[in-house]
Amino acid sequence: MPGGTTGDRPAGGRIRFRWSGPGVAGVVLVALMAVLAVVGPLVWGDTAERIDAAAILQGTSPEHPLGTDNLGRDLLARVLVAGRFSLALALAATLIGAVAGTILGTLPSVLPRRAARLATGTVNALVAFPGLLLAMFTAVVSGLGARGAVLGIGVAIAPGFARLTQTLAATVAGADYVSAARMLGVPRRRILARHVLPNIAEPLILNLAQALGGALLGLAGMSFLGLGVQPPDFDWGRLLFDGFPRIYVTPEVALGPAAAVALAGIGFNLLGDALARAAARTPVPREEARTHEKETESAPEPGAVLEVRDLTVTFPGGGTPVRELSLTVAPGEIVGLVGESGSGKSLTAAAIGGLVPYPGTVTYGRLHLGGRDVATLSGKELGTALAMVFQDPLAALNPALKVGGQLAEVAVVHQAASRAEARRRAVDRLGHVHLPEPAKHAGQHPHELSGGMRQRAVIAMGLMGTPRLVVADEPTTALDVTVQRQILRLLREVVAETGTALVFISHDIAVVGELCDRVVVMYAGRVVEELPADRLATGAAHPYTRALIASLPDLDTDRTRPLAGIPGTQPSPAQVGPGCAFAPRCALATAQCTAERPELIPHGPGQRVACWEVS
Ligand SMILES: Nc1ncnc2c1ncn2[C@@H]1O[C@H](COP(=O)(O)OP(=O)(O)OP(=O)(O)O)[C@@H](O)[C@H]1O
Repeated sequence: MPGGTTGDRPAGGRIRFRWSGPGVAGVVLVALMAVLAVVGPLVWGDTAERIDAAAILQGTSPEHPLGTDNLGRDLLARVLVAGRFSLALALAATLIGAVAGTILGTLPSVLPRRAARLATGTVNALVAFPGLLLAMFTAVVSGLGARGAVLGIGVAIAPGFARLTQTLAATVAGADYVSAARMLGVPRRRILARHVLPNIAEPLILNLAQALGGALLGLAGMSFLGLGVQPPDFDWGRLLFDGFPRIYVTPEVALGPAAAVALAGIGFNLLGDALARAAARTPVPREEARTHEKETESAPEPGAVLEVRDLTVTFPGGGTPVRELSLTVAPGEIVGLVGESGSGKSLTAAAIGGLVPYPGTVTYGRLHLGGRDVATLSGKELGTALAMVFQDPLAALNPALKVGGQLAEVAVVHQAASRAEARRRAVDRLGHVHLPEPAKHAGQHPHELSGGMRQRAVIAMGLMGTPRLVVADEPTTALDVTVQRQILRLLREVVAETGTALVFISHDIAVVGELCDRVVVMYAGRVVEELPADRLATGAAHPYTRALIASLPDLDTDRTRPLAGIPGTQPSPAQVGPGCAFAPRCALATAQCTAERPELIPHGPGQRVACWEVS
């Protein structure tokens, strides 16, 4: 992606650094500092210590580019040698600060309530206290010298880490899995060790790089004030301290150590910043999502509402959950996308709507909505042409806003309607989806509506525009059976009345068979069969489709026995092999099935199957 962010987080949780200008500069500077720390004393150690009575307090000369000190020692060599000591001290101070801060920050999570409050108050007070004063106070109390300075800077860094730990721990503490552990009576210390710390370790570690830059500057400051490293030892701060009185006569003697401190500080900060951005979990906005078009040879399908060719979704480190998927939907058609959990149905829907979360990569040969490439549609055009209905209507509605207001917003934003007109339209749409007393419910918040009413409201929201396509991803899964039926009826009605096309995603092949005109069966990210819905019962050809149908209970099913399932499990996106992904679970599989993937080929009217055993 050109420009953009500096890193991304693949699904596996491993941070992947993405190269960008500041990130590269940070890496280069830090690498240079590391090399300097290793080789500096070995290469220039002797020169840095060589006393030359004939060259005392000199300025720049060909032999001494940064001049000499009061014993005639070469200052360039001393700056290069001081790198190791300066970085080692900064590392020690950072580790002290990080460990002390993390312990302090986790105390509120493990201590009883009163002690926890005291710990929180202490952290707040320390954060408010000026860091340099804290460092100087600690350094003076613990004795002048490198040890005191390191301790002082460590103490100054600790409150920042404590605050970060506290905030991160509080965020994780609100997670469902922590609540579940609490409900199960897991002791606090164990919750902290098992659930909280592992989930906050990464940002804390990332913060180390920036803290290291700060420590380096802090230690240089301490030495510069005479509170840090004492002769005969020297770090960059000490060299700055020694050179400062000569700054008006021979400024180069102070410039060398100052430049070294500045470059190292900038390097660590840039690196820390790049790493922190790499770890950020923010999904990419549509225009930033890494979407690439592949060349496609086939001509566009005339009149199709949706035309998808070779759609592939990949997550770095997480495999390819959608593979070369092709799908065409005609106006007014209801197409069911069916498959087991994890087969890639939702990601297909997300890719159509440009909603694949970062750092997913979407590639396609063609992705046309209403004959236009979705990449060329503005957000407003896409929002008007496509409506998405998700499984959890409560999550799709803002709990802080009234239902009518949310619907009206669509008309205000997309259709430039006046507030009054938008509201009138919202009530009208709510009535259209058979929400009883639409005017009353428009004035209510989502939590005041039942699950079925909320899903109607979400569908009504989609109908505020004039969508050419509605993508409904498991819209009835969270609802009880009676309400499910009502919503299915409503969707059918919406399609019949508005002429919109519908892609209906479900794991329930019975529902899909009942509602849809055409069924597309997905397995491990690929379409394995596509057929008219009325041929499902008698004409399904792929062993997976047949197994899905066979696993459905009917009136003759013996309800005292477990439901017939499909033995084995679907492979994860990263485990899919070269052959047919269903082969390990298929009773008909041959050696060819494991070795080679069958293409999707025509099999009867309106039907295509990807199976070696079907001909
Ligand atoms: N953000 C993500 N990062 C990495 N992998 C993901 C991400 N979202 C989904 N996946 C993986 O992609 C695969 C397909 O997921 P998807 O949600 O599309 O399946 P699905 O068929 O809709 O299943 P379900 O019916 O459970 O929603 C799964 O293996 C899932 O783990």
